[in-house]
Amino acid sequence: MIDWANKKVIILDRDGVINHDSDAYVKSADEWKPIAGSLAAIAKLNSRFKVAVSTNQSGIGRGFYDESVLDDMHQKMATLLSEKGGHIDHIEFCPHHPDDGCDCRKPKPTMLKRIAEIFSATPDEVIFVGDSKSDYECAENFGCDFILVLTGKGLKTLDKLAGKDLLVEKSLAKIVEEIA
Ligand SMILES: O=P(O)(O)OC[C@@H](O)[C@H]1O[C@@H](OP(=O)(O)O)[C@@H](O)[C@@H](O)[C@@H]1O
Ligand SMILES: [Mg+2]
Ligand SMILES: [Zn+2]
Repeated sequence: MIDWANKKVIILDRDGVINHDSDAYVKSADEWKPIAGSLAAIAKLNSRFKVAVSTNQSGIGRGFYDESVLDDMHQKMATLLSEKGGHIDHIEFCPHHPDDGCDCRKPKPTMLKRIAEIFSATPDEVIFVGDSKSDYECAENFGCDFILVLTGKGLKTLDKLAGKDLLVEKSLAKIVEEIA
């Protein structure tokens, strides 16, 4: 069970949690499309938590798009969110190719650590919401609670994590409904 009263920061994976993911990568602002209910859910979370994003963006390292295009995606996310009365307090992203051996790519906990430091939160005051196995492993490596959502790659991840003691919810919107 999650002790929501003790949580200061909710960190969201991006692709497959906030917006629809694609096996061909989300390569432009045009391709960035919010999952139904996710933006309104973030607006509700804003009243109780700092809301941050931790996202692997290896599409940059793979040369599919660059950081200015990523900024365009995040500007679109901010604009659509503000129309719902919501905002993201901080975004951490890893632009590297998996072969770069960087220190920030999930499942390494570096991005979660940075976010927790920014908001002076200990790992037990943080919850991470993701759709992939590397998100689960990242939360394990950081030592915070994790919720797997079944949007994006979540259903496939559920199979990969069979047998693990796991909190699972249909979507980010469902999580927010449950804690209202
Ligand atoms: O879910 P987050 O972390 O927000 O972003 C995931 C994306 O960066 C991409 O990550 C890739 O994994 P590789 O980075 O190629 O292993 C693939 O899974 C893509 O389908 C996906 O769009
Ligand atoms: Mg994801
Ligand atoms: Zn990195």
